[in-house]
Amino acid sequence: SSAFNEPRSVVRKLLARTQHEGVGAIVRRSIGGLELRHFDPFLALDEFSVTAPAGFPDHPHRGFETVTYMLQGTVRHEDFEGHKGTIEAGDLQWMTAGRGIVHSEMPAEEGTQKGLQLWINLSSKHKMIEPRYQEMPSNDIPETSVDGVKVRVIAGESLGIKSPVYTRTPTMYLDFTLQPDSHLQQSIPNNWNAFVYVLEGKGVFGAARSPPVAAHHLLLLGPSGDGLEAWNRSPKPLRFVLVGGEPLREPVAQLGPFVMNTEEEIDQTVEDFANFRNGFEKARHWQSESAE
Ligand SMILES: Nc1ccc(F)c(C(=O)c2c[nH]c3ncc(Cl)cc23)c1F
Ligand SMILES: [Fe+3]
Repeated sequence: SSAFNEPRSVVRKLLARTQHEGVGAIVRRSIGGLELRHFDPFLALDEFSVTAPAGFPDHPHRGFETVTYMLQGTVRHEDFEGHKGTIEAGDLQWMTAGRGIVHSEMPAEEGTQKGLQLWINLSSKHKMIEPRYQEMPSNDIPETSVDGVKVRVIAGESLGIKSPVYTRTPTMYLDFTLQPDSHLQQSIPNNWNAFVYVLEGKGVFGAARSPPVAAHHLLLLGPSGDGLEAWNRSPKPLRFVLVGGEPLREPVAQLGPFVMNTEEEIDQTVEDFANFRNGFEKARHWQSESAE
């Protein structure tokens, strides 16, 4: 592993505020909201909370990937190809929408389902690839603990373990839990954009004397330095995700769940979806069971 001399600094802190999404669902949208439209290659980070009968009924995606990581409860997903299943607490669904997916994502049990959904942009050369899924049950997600620091490696590598997830847009996605009085140094590839999103507890990030940061806050890390340095100086566990990705440096043209490079490609996408073409063929006669 590379030497860790200088931590990246925290250049911006955002509180993710709640907003409505889907039908009756609540999301705390940090990236993708009005304050931070994009953070290349990331298009959105939603901390979602949904209780039946609310949910995310039939909707399309084109041109990017959705990474759903369940924190509590279960979401049932099904798509227009007949691919269906459940994502339980701790499970991961890495969906490469590519040229087109139409699916629904609905609560699968009583109570409140919570999780994170990260949207990762695809490069222009990959926007129209065949859709594909990489799905991992919680037990298959590599996990290890060292000196009070536990990591679950969703993508990339940390503390000597690696995830098998293939990241078409090079990405790291690490779920850390720091016990009180523990300390972390995690390297981040040079020139990758990286952020922290705090889930539970309070943590100190970047400089040792920084004020603690609480849950639902997004911290953008600066470009220079070797990686993230974090401390838990509180009496309770600190849980956060560290996400990093190689910037695509391409123009972004977005209309909700359609993300291309030009307005013309967005117009074409709207046409394709309306006329069931170029990857949306199966949407013509499909409705999810939840819609019936
Ligand atoms: N209408 C509309 C339009 C576009 C969408 F992407 C969605 C949507 O599905 C979600 C947006 N955030 C999310 N977080 C978690 C989950 Cl499981 C789903 C979503 C949606 F519902
Ligand atoms: Fe979706």
